[in-house]
Amino acid sequence: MSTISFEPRVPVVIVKPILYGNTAKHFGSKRDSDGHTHRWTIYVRSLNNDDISTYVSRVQFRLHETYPNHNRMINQAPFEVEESGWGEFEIQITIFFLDPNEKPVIFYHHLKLFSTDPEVVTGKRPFVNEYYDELVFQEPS
Ligand SMILES: O=C(Nc1ccc(C(=O)N2CC(c3nccs3)C2)s1)[C@@H]1CCCN1
Repeated sequence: MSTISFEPRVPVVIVKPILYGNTAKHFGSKRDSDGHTHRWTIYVRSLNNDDISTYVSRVQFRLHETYPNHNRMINQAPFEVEESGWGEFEIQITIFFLDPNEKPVIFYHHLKLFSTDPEVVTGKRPFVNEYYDELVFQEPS
């Protein structure tokens, strides 16, 4: 008589390294029209430039409420927002996943525009302010 044995499903952990943060570039002078001084980009991307759209459905960037449409939802890669301004403030980043069983993940990033690095000040080097983190998934979810 044949017996059926059910192997226990050993959970598999999948780790996806990501970077989130901002770049910034000074206009060179204060813009007369609105007083803005910097162009900046806030972003979420994979550490190794692979396509995070294979598991990320959309990313929300909540800017300061003085920005029009300050809750920016980005529904496709690249998951980033480019804006301009004059100051630094906290941006809430929410990452939503394709897997409906995976809860969204929230990061907080303090937008940084100013640097004392002479090479950044002179524009010889771009200003990058980014952080490493990991999205961890358990299969089956
Ligand atoms: O700077 C700071 N908060 C800021 C909030 C918004 C900023 C900005 O740059 N904005 C461009 C402008 C726009 N209005 C309409 C369309 S865009 C809004 S700056 C704080 C204050 C002390 C230290 N940091």
